[in-house]
Amino acid sequence: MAKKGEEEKSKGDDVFASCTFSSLGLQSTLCDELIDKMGYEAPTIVQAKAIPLILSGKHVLVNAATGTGKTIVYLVPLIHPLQMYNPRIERSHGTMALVLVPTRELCIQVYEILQKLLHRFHWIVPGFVMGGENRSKEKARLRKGISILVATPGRLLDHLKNTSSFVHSNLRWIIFDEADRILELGFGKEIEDILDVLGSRKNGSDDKTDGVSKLPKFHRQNLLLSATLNEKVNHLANISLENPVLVGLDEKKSSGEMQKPSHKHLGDLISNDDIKSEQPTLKSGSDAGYNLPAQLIQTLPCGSRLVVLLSILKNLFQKEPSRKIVVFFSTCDAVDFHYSLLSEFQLSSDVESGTQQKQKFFSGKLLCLHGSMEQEGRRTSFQGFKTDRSALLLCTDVAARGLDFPKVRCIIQYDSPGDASEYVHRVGRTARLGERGDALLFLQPVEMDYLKDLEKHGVSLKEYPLLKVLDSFPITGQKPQHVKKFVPLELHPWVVILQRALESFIGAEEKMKQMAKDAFCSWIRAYTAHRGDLKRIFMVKRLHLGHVAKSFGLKDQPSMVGRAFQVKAKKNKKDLKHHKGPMRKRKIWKT
Ligand SMILES: Nc1ncnc2c1ncn2[C@@H]1O[C@H](COP(=O)(O)OP(=O)(O)OP(=O)(O)O)[C@@H](O)[C@H]1O
Repeated sequence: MAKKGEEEKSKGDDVFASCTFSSLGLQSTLCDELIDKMGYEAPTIVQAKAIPLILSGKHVLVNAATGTGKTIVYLVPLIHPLQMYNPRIERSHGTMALVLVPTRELCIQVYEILQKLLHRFHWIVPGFVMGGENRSKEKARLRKGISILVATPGRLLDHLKNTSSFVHSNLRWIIFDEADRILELGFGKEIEDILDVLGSRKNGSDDKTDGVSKLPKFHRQNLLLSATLNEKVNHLANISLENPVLVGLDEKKSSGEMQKPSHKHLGDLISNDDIKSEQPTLKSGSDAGYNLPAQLIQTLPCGSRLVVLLSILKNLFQKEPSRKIVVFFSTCDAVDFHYSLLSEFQLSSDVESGTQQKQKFFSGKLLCLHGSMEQEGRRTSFQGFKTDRSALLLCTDVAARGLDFPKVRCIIQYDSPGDASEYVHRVGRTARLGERGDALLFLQPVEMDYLKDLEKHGVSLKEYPLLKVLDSFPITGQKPQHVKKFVPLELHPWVVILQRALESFIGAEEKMKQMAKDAFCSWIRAYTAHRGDLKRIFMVKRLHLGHVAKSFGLKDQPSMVGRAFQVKAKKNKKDLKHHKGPMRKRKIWKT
């Protein structure tokens, strides 16, 4: 067995390059900033490969695993030339670099990293514009001048059209972070409009003058980054990148050799300008180029899902109170319901007789994050989960991309993700930069074909030891007898008792019951909205709706809940009819 020191070393070998930041051609103050302010000792492998290429002025497409430091890959090569301009750049030059990101949280995260990196370069001003923020305040900041602007596409387009004082004539870089997600969220039209206004790969300036001071000659340079690529990114790459170079991991699938980042011209990799061959891949075990979480699966009948989720969460926090866990749900309603349930549900320590005083079932810190929350709540949850040492975050896919929460130990995918790339990004919230982490996927027996889909992308999962967890709960104040393995899960005494307690708790509270019904309805809608090949796997008609209702703690027959669903669906249709103005083509449920 490898000793601890050796393990650490090999972990480092997988992630970090054996060179220094200064050897990449970066200016010494910037290197000091990375080492002293950020606490980075050496570049990661992808940073070592990509930074020199970006510094050379090439258009680059970066495709590297989650948590490998891609944010630094694109921010540092912007700051390096900007801080060297002589005379210094001024706010009146307007925006010189634009970073486009898919979500508000990622926007704030990138802005905060920029603030740190620019600590010693106070004349380079970072800023952000994004949905949910005050437009007038943003206008005022743009009027003063923001040198490096981080933005979500919709709000950026709004300012490009309506904020005349927004100077972008000196724009030298456009960066698309999580490019595939920006497009998946339905921002394709906005991106095309943005590129129309800014010029897709316009070749910069010849002796730019802005009336204040001369800027040196520059060429437009665009960068595209993601851990996963798809054919939509191909289109974006074609319209925004010029002779791009791909920096990514070598695909050595057959040999199982260690993956190392390589760089190639897109043409070397892809025939007919097509990047479809770069399917998202996720390698597990020792042949992975980067450390990945241990990947586990729990197969279980739908009706027991809720009990099992709650039991696993309680068991994990009991075993190690100081830990961070993220649970992914498919809809905002599901997050709200489970958040309220976990916040309020109480259980007697003698669950069978219910004679003992009731205690909160989950006593740890609980947070939620989804796209229908007020901006302030979103910000508080996001920042809270970043800084807390121990917490449980319930969220939708709004937290799946790019967010860098330190020390997350476990990812639970309670509702399955869409395609394999979403799986990759969700599990990528743990095991970042060589840290340890586990990922657990819940599947129903009728959904097992999803595993085949994941296997095609190199993902294989091991069964989670659930029975041990269920056996660990005391039922009559003592540990239960070991339950014989052939007892079906739904008949396990702990499962029966906890399900009953949940149903009576939810049934007794009108508000809770309504939340459960709403969550049930939107869950069904999300289930029917799976796309492409996944439609064959996730089929509502193969589900037992009574069992689905049970997984929301509802005793009602599905027809009753179904009626409520129909009334709500009708209301939604009516609301949509009355909605005036352009509607973006989006997923029918909001994340
Ligand atoms: N050279 C480095 N040394 C040590 N830590 C680093 C280095 N570069 C980046 N990091 C840290 O690694 C973590 C992951 O970085 P980052 O969020 O940029 O990854 P990513 O590749 O963009 O991930 P994702 O694909 O999930 O967005 C961050 O906490 C960051 O501070």
